[in-house]
Amino acid sequence: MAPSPPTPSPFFDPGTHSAPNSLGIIQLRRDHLIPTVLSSTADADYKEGKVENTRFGSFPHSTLIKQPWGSQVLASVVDTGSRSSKSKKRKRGPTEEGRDAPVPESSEVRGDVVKAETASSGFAHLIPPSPETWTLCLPHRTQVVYTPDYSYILQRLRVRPGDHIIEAGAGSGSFTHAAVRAIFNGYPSGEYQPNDLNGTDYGIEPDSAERQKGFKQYGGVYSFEYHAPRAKQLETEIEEHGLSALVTVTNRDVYQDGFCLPSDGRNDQGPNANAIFLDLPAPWLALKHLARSPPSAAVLKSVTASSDPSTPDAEASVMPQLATEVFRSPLNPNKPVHICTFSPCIEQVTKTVSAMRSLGWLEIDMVEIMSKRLEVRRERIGLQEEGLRNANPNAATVVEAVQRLRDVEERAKVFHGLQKEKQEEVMRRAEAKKRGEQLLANTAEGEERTRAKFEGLPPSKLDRLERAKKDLQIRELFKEGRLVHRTEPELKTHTSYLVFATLPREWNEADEETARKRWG
Ligand SMILES: C[S@@+](CC[C@H](N)C(=O)[O-])C[C@H]1O[C@@H](n2cnc3c(N)ncnc32)[C@H](O)[C@@H]1O
Repeated sequence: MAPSPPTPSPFFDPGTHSAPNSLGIIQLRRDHLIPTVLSSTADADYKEGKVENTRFGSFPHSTLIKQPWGSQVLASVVDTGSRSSKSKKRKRGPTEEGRDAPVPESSEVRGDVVKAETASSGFAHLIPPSPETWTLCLPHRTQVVYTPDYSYILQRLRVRPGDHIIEAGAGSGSFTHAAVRAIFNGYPSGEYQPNDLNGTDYGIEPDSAERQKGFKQYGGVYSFEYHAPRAKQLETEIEEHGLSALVTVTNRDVYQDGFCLPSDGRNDQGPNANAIFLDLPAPWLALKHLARSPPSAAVLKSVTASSDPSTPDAEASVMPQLATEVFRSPLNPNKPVHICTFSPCIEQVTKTVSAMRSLGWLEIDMVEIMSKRLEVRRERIGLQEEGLRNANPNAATVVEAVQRLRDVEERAKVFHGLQKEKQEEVMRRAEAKKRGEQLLANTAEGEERTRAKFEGLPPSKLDRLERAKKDLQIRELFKEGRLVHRTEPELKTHTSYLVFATLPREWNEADEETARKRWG
């Protein structure tokens, strides 16, 4: 059993400020996030310690640590050219033997972190890790389940603190992080108890001896992944995120070997799951292992038959773990079990639904999630917006439009009059030249006359832009305009079909009798 962390995972309780050696997320844009474990120690590459170099500037970790979450952090001046490790390698000089000599160890390698100098531009926001932010920045090893899907799935599976959830395949761990937050009701070692969840005993039979003894079932996620490097990587991430006491990652082919875990002190009861999420290429092949009692030979034959030549027909009868004498169910015997399968095409859905029917699953239901993002913003329209960003500078009303037309016409009239005068003047001068007369240039007088003609007229475009810029200093743009919400122009299309079903708990004469006694 993995030891519980002394402090809760930042995914459950990130505290108010960022701390060294814990995960922080640098948000450059809404959809551009960079995860990093914050480090306060010296770094071989930079004098400022560990640095995140982004397209919006460089962010030494010393400027990110002990900041309130959500802070805007300004970029720093970091010499990424001469100080980076790559350039150091290039900076080797020849020795007497004619070979390259390494550059002497610099102060940062010896342990001094130099205070970073703020850059003239560039900033980012520092935000705490959460399943949602992790989904947006995790290292992709497979396609992942996104927030709109997993939030819907977890509520349809009725996952609550203290529940046990089976997940296969675990892939990049996007769903795993959302699931572990949903089941969290404290660490099994009892070191950290969320205040509002103390004493919950979900999953325990009413009137059971365990309940009377005040036994509390702690939540758990049981993740299965077939691909060994992916399983290993997920295990490492789970450890780094302080979640290993709650998530059991198993490298296994679940079609073949099912979901029961060896008894190792931690998993005495197997997963004892009451919720299941299957994100597998052929979920119907895993369903035979998710039964309360061993399926009959006929059922096994029907649920493992496959028309897809790339999917081997599992020889159910030769799977030893499905033999009646040794069969162990990974399901919680005292609760109904809710399942969701995630499939990209309808053919997979059909096979899954027919296997579910054969195996006694009820309330089978399919949902397709078509998520759309709503953009909420302030819409500023009007001539006062001319030259400003993120606004519509057209006339907001007919009165405004007519007034602008009048202004333009008035200025145009004067302008055309002046043009005519200028042309006449040019012609007059040309004729005078022909006659051999000498005319004196009179530019200053001409300019003065032009200025006088425009005096009192509506402002020119240049004047208007200058005035708009000046007004900007006193305007409160954030509360101006109409608050509008629109769907984003690009439509996010189909991700997958979700099949939901429920397997009721087994019920026998004794249960009926107990219920009659209890409820009358
Ligand atoms: C689409 S990915 C799952 C993504 C994951 N749900 C997430 O949110 O990050 C599907 C995973 O199923 C795994 N897989 C495929 N067949 C499997 C099997 N028989 N047993 C266990 N895992 C399997 C694949 O290796 C792959 O990593």
